[in-house]
Amino acid sequence: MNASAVDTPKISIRNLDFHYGKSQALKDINLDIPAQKVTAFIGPSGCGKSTLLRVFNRMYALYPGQKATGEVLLDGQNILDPRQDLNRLRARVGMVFQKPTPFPMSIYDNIAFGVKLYERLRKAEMDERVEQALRQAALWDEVKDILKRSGLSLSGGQQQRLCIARAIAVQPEVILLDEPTSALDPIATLKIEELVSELREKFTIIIVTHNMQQAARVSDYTAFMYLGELVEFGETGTIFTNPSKKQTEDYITGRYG
Ligand SMILES: Nc1ncnc2c1ncn2[C@@H]1O[C@H](COP(=O)(O)OP(=O)(O)OP(=O)(O)O)[C@@H](O)[C@H]1O
Repeated sequence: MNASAVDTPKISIRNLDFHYGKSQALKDINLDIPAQKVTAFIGPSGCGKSTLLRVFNRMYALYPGQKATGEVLLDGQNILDPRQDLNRLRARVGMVFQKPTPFPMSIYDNIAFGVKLYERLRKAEMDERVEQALRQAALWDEVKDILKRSGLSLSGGQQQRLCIARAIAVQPEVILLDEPTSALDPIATLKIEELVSELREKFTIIIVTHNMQQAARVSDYTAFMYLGELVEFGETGTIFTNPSKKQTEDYITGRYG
């Protein structure tokens, strides 16, 4: 399967190059990311997975000297266009980081804070939005009686689900997960993986992971990257059982990385 053979791409990447100053981190990436599926980016350390993920909400724009060229089409519209409104983009494309990063405020306010940046809701509507986000993030039952308690008082796994709830509450179309379980124990990891599988019904999900079993468990499609290039992209089952490139095979069988 080639990179453009998926149904209904949510994001289409065309001839994407990325530079940190003079150093090129992504080289001519072409890829279609399907809507309402989970796509995993795998590859050895430094191959450009996080760089690629951070292009999708133009996170890099915060740093001078970092530059993406080419096209990244979100529903057909090029988000690399300098006229792209970054607030609007970040409402459409949410992100969850490696380490849980709750704000130092109550569980309720952690969720309401982001929503208030984009919408004016009445109290009852906000209550409903907070509950809905916490339910979707499989956290509601654990926190419904302690909504006023600090987000920082939760366990690491709960904090990460709070961060996912915070991302969901803004009602994005795409959720970016950058190694979301690498700081968590196996049970908390499993919960996040189950959650990711459920969330694909509503959102397009892109996950960077070092853990190949995780990619195999949670994703529908997998992209294998090496030294800034996209080596192979396809259905996860195919990539893990019958990859077409030797480099992919060497990586998934643990010969390097
Ligand atoms: N802020 C930066 N300034 C300069 N170079 C950077 C910066 N961030 C990343 N790089 C370089 O860009 C390349 C890709 O890095 P990136 O973090 O995207 O890789 P990765 O595949 O996500 O790695 P890891 O799995 O270790 O997180 C690497 O060579 C890295 O050294």
